[in-house]
Amino acid sequence: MDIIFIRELKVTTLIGIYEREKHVPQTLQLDLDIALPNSRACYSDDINDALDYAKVAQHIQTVLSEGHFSLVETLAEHIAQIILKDFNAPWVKVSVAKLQAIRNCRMVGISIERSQIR
Ligand SMILES: Nc1nc2c(c(=O)[nH]1)N=C([C@H](O)[C@@H](O)CO)CN2
Repeated sequence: MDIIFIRELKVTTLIGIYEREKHVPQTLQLDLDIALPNSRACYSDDINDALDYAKVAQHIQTVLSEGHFSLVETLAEHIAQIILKDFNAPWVKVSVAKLQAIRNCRMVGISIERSQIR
C-alpha cells in the first residue's frame, strides 16, 4: 500500500471547550497518512494520477477556517471524512495536536485511523 504523508502541517482554527477558545483562533499541528487507491503515479510521473498533497493541505485549511470545534476528537473525525470522501482515499490516519494547551507539555492531541466503508 502506498501512502502520502504530510507532517507537522500548521493550521489555524477555532477550537476548544472554553469560551475564550470560541473567539481566539489557535494553531494546530496535523500529521496525515493517506493511503492511495493505486500506484499509477509511480509509473506515469503524472500529477493527474497522484493525490496532490498541496491540494489536501489547502482544502483542510479552508474547511477549518469556516467553523468551530469543541474537541480535537471531532476535528480529527471531520478531517478524516473529508480525506476519505473528497480525495477518495481508502484509508487515512489523522493526528491532531494542540500546541502548549496544557502546562509542561509541548503538545496534546489525538490520532485516529479511518477506512472507507464499501
Ligand atoms: N479529550 C479532550 N480533552 C480536552 C480537550 C479536547 O479537545 N479533547 N480540550 C480541552 C480544552 O479545550 C483545552 O485544550 C484548553 O487548554 C481540554 N480537554
